[in-house]
Amino acid sequence: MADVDVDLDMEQQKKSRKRERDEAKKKILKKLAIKQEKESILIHDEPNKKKKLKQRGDDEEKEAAVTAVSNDEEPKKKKKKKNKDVNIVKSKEEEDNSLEEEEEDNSLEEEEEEEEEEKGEETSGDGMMSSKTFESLGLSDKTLKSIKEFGFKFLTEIQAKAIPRLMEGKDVLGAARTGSGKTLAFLIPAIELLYNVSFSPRNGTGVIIICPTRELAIQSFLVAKDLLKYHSQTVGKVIGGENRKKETEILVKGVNLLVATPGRLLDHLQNTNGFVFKNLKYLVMDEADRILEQNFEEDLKKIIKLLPKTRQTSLFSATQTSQVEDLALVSLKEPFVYIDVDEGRKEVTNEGLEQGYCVVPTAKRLIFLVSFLKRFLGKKKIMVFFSTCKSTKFHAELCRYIKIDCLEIRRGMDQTKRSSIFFQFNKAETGILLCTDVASRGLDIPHVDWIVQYDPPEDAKTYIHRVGRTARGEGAKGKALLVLTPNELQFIQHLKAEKIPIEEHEFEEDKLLNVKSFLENLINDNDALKESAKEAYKTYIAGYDSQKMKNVFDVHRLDIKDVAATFGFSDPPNVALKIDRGGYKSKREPVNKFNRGRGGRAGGKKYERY
Ligand SMILES: Nc1ncnc2c1ncn2[C@@H]1O[C@H](COP(=O)(O)OP(=O)(O)OP(=O)(O)O)[C@@H](O)[C@H]1O
Repeated sequence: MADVDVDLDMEQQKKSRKRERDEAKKKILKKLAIKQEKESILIHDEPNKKKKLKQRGDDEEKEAAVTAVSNDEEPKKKKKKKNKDVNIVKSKEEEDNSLEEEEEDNSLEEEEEEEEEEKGEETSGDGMMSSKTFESLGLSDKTLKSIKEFGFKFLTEIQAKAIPRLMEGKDVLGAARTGSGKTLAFLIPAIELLYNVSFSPRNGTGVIIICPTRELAIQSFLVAKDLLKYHSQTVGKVIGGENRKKETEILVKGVNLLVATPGRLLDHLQNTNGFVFKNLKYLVMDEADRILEQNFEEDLKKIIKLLPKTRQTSLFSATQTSQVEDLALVSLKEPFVYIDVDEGRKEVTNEGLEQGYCVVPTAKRLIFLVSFLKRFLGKKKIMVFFSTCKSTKFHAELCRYIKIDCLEIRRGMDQTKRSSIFFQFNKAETGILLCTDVASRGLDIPHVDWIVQYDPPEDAKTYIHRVGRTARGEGAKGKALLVLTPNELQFIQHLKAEKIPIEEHEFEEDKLLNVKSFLENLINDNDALKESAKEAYKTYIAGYDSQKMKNVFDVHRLDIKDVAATFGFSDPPNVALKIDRGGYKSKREPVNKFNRGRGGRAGGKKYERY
């Protein structure tokens, strides 16, 4: 699989990535330390930790006072898991893994363990739950009653650490893995705050929650609504794609807790007369890194400028970026609390998640997908991720032609339809949802069995959010399958470097359905489907060209004929391909597989992926 050069290359990359990570971490802690409060390390009343923290030098204590708080449990020894029931792919024997890879992993782990010891801190355990009960928080009876109806008794770690601090009025920057209960961590203090100051509709909006996607906003709105069931305070949402006039009417009547997407919120802040936000007490930015990624940075700056300064603010996400740290510095007031419950964990994904990848030759990808979906149709609940809207649309159309019942969520769909599909899939026991990354963040869809990444994510962070749609909450289980072509295999090293445990499944060609000619004929004989396939093919390549990790996803290494085959064409269709010719070129693989004559420059414009 790998020659010596490549191994060395990977080792160097791994080391340099680790160095970068460490440096970034140090930078963040240093930056944050300027604005920190000393006692925030002792969020957890736990004798051992206090003792250990005491042992640290005074200087270090000052420096690292915003250090993440860790879980109570000792780190558990990880058992290697095997993925068993992929059927058309099977687990490879452990011996198949190269010795060098294992040695690399071990040395990385050892390095990390040493670092943890040096820091003199306990590392987090892998458990998501704390031993703290909701009753112990001193919440209002009304809120407690709702929580009881949810069936929750104990707080998750992020809730146990964030809620008390938020209820004290502190600003919080919170990081915790996907599905760990961040929504209640920011909503409970929000509701208690509104209740404690007896907010009423005539006071206008006291809390604003900003979410990056419409579906996530709807979901958070529904959780807030349930939590407010026994309260008199009002809740509402303003999200792109919905009826602006109706939203205005509700805002004017007085929405105490408002959930919003950034663009629509800014619109209302600037243009809606009678929208009272001068009494705002608390602003939450959920999935903060995603909000920034989606070119909402400008909107966010304007929103923050328009909102009252004397408010509480919190930022939450499963993954943090330096942009989020910068946003924290401008939007959180000093001193603020930095909580990272997963600091020190050996893995960044959830325990109940079995993760595998399968190396599938480009030309066989479509048949692999069809075979996989046919196998689990009507038996499992599956989300399949694609890189572009057009590709999602084409595959959904194709699936319906071949009696693979499926739903789709992507941009470019009417919002009412998008919402109804989201709810339909939410309620379904089994089913297939084809989607873009618009569905990768925050969505809490019950009992998803499989996350299939048919098109690779752009980085490890996106990978984490995608797989985070399954195995959510304490004890939950789920499976994730990443489909890679042989040229993309290096991506696995990036995932492993980010503490993502993933095992190879063997690609079993003999288990594929014999549908190649059938699919080709179907697509070529149906004008609408053929047109859709062409668009999908074109945007897949343009999307590939806009990938950030050019050394892994190199458009110039794609074999155009094979790519065409995976969209059902025996020969590449005659479409103009917009490819940046100046990209990274592999030393090992022949390039110039494209008919460059038909191509055009991407002009440096980032391709809109979903
Ligand atoms: N204290 C609790 N006890 C049991 N289940 C909980 C608790 N808090 C939240 N949950 C459940 O855990 C699931 C995940 O919660 P939530 O959606 O808030 O996760 P998240 O951390 O925001 O995830 P993501 O990063 O993907 O947005 C939900 O189904 C939620 O109802």
